[in-house]
Amino acid sequence: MLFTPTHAEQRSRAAHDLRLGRPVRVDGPEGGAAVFAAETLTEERLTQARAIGRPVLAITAWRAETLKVQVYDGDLARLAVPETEGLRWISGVIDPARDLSMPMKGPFKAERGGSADVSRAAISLAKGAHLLPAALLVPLSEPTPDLLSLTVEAALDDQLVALSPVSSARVPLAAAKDARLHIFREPGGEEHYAIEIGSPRRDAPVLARLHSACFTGDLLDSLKCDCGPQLRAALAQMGAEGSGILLYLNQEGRGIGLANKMRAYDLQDQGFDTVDANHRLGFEDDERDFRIGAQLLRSLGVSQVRLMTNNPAKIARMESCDIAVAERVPLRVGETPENSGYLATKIAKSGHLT
Ligand SMILES: Nc1nc2c(ncn2[C@@H]2O[C@H](COP(=O)(O)OP(=O)(O)OP(=O)(O)O)[C@@H](O)[C@H]2O)c(=O)[nH]1
Ligand SMILES: [Zn+2]
Repeated sequence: MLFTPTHAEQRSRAAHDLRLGRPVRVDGPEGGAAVFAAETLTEERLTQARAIGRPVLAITAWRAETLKVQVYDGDLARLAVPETEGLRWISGVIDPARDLSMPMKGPFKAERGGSADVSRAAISLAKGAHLLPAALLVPLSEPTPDLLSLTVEAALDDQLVALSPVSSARVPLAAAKDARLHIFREPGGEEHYAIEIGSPRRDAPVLARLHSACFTGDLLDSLKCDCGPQLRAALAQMGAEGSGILLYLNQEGRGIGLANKMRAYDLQDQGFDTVDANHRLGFEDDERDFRIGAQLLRSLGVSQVRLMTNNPAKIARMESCDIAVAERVPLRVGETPENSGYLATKIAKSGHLT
């Protein structure tokens, strides 16, 4: 067929529709469903959904654990939306903002039996749209020419899309006058940046840093995390050594997006740590894909690095993507009274190196 979209293109288009509040169609071996991101659902669309069939709300096992919902489907749970309930009920289930003020939400009864594949695909699409990881599904039997349609397989395909170099120019920095900024584009997705200091030799390990975007830390100098000082210290060390590559990966909030990160911060103000806050929202503690970093390094001709990090997951991922980590260069800077709990949690729960 002419112009058949790839799986990645379908996922990217689905993310746009879900953010618009539009449903997409997901088909699995046991049939198809209209899938709505629960976060962008409106009363009007819920009414339309109910006219087609019985809606089910799919949430992750992490969110289910907070709500004391029995999990029969491994990593997710499916809840029938009671006929007497509407958007307010849905928002109470998916959004932990009111967990403490509305503790008596349940009891909830999870569906069991049948395949949960379409629900799994739906949650994955909602995550890809940087929305809360929850979806409303209504079974479809009729053809739906107005809906973007994809298979479970396409929705769950996690093959990395090839990033293409777009443009590159000299940008003198305070930390290093001899710096170039390279822009890479993930088709239909984020752009990621590489800051190349000096002219690192490719036949020796390159001083490198995989930095994940942190609007609050990098730009606002937030005291809640160590990102800003880490960014500046990494560039300063590269400047002092005369060469290095800092990848600035647009994976805000460990991959959940800034809006969800602020939801997580709000939960942290209610006493939950950085890991538990992600879990209460329904996310893994880290949703980032470091394969992107390895791919960028490779396209810059780098195959061995001295990696500036305290995060063993970054090292493991480089190694599994054939980027040799010749040395781990610790990067411990910027501890404040406001972020000492956050840093301690990363050591205690996320295996961070001291
Ligand atoms: N979800 C969430 N993300 C956070 C929080 N605090 C900071 N972040 C994000 O965490 C990421 C920090 O990434 P990195 O600087 O790569 O830190 P790291 O994984 O600890 O690894 P190293 O710094 O290399 O040791 C950024 O994307 C921040 O936006 C938080 O409380 N919750
Ligand atoms: Zn940060």
